[in-house]
Amino acid sequence: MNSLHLDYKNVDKYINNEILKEEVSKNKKLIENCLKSKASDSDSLGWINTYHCNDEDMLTKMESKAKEIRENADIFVLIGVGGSNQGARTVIKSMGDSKVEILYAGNNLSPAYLKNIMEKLKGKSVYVNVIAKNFATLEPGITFRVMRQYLEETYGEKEAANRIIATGSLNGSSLEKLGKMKGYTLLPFPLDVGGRFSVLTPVGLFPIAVSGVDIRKLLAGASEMEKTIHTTDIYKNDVVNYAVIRNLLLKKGYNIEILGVFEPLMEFFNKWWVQLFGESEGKDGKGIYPSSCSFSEDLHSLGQYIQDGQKILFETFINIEDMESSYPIPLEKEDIDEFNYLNGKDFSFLNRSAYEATVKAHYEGGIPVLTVNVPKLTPFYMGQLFYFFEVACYLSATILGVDPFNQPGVEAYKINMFKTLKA
Ligand SMILES: O=P(O)(O)OC[C@H]1O[C@H](O)[C@H](O)[C@@H](O)[C@@H]1O
Repeated sequence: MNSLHLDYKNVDKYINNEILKEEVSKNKKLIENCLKSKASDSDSLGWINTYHCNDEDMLTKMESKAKEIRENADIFVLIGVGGSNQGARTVIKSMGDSKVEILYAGNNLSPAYLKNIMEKLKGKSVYVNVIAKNFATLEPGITFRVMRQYLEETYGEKEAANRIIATGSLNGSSLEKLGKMKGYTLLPFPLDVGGRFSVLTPVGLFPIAVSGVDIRKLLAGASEMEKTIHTTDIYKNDVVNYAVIRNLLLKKGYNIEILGVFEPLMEFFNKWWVQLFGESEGKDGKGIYPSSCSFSEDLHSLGQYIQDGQKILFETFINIEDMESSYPIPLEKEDIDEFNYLNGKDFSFLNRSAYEATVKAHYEGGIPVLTVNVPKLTPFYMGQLFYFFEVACYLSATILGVDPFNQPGVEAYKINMFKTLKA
């Protein structure tokens, strides 16, 4: 099949087609309302119509600045945390090497980490993209202070301003004020899009463009997924079935979902997905705990628990059907290492065998297993994946009965921390 698709045959021990259909019927109105929603329906749905992201002037502006950076920079520093860096980092890390070295800053408060980054900048041509919806977030805010002082000292105020791109809320935020005062390139962080839903807006698109990935292909994939979701019968709709199945599993006591990948290039996708579902659903004492594994490595650690521990978790695998990469196993005449049974085979075959063996073992061991099949690891299919999970999350949280778009829980530690910091 030439599109992302869900396989749920391995939940049949727990949820059969009848139960699934019944549950979709029960939530039909709710689901239809969600699927019908438009960006203008709320101040958090700006991401739902992909044509919003396809603004030609904005795309051209971003592509041209990104080209300048690719031509002039040795290092591009992306300052941001949570929804402000996860989407871009996912695509950049999964699509292979960028010509410009990309460093991630402002996503922690470690002095050792920052020192290491600052050391790397010495003698290099540096550009910085600071991204913050709410410029009050401590990690990116204070890291940007360090970084802009460094750029101003190194290049002088005017050239530093040319090397700084600020992506923020253009509603009088302090980042916007700073940008206007200093003359930075300003990109909008759409007011009606929360960080974890922002990858297909300038928040994610600009740094992705800097890495050389074609952002138009990413958007084309998302638009295609949007079309598919809107033209598929509700009972045969993968995004609906995924959202409904995970809520049914939760009711049956499967409180944890593990997103499993068999491709290390996708490890940052896991992180993006964890934030999306964690902040959207984990509230009011409800929600599936989203976790993730990178296999085959984690088969040698968490694999034990998944197979044999408490039956409280289910898995969703991202299966890249054709990784378009291979590495043949070298032949050896003498079988001293005792691996000659693999002579003539390829690493892609090993990885696939490990994946299939894992799905079988976990399924037979009592773990409900879902699979999202993705034809290839390309920008187009990444766009499909992002949009699929964003809509799935919106639907799933709505069925669960929580507000997908707030995150009141993250404030508690901040209150304590600011008490200490401001004392
Ligand atoms: O873009 P910012 O306003 O800096 O927010 C960055 C992140 O920090 C917050 O604490 C929220 O929990 C996240 O949802 C958000 O993505």
